Amino acid sequence: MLDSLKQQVLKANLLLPEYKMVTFTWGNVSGIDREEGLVVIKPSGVPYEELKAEDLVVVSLEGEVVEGDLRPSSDTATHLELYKAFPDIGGIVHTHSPWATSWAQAARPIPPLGTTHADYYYGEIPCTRVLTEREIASGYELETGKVIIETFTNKGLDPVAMPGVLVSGHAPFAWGKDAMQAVHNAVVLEEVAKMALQTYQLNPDAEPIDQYLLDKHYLRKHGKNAYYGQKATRN
Ligand SMILES: O=C(CO)[C@@H](O)[C@H](O)COP(=O)(O)O
Repeated sequence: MLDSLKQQVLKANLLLPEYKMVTFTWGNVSGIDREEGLVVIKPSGVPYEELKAEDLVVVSLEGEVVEGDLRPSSDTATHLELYKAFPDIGGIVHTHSPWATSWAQAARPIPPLGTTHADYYYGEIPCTRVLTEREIASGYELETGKVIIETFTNKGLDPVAMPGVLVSGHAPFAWGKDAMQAVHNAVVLEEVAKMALQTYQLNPDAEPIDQYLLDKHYLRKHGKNAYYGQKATRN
């Protein structure tokens, strides 16, 4: 079942240790087949070096395990909430990449301080509010998905133009049109988190780039007039 999606999700999961986005079994990647309404996700607690396509778990959007002998990622409920709320995304990644996780633990959004950021994230990368004790008790992973959606709704953010978020006190989630683009966006999130922190070390008064430069860089890679590279593609 969903063999091609499983191969893509496996490949995307294996990129996390390759790009040093996770340690041990931290993090997870999933992909969705929108026609089938089924999600393929990493199994919980399986070391990446042992991970095989047949270990991946297929779940419905209601969280039912449709195929797989192993338990799905402990973050599955978060992934499913985001797939239900953000219809244009096809892959989601969660990491504990150290620089982005530091911003999440500090409960600070990442301002667009440079063009590297602007190439992928159209504005400040948001950080959610802290979950309440009651929310944590009622279902941490489900409520994590809900607080991400609440953040995007309150800020009027488009998840296609803003393919990532910092979960306060926890770590980042990123997404894209598929699992591979989700990992690409997660790697960029980690890079811009590192650059932003180092920028502030060099100049505590550093300011976000101007809107016209943000537009220039974001729109050169995204949207109908994108022109970057050999084949301009939509986000
Ligand atoms: O955020 C967390 C734990 O806080 C996750 O990243 C886990 O570290 C990975 O969980 P599994 O996907 O292996 O269940």
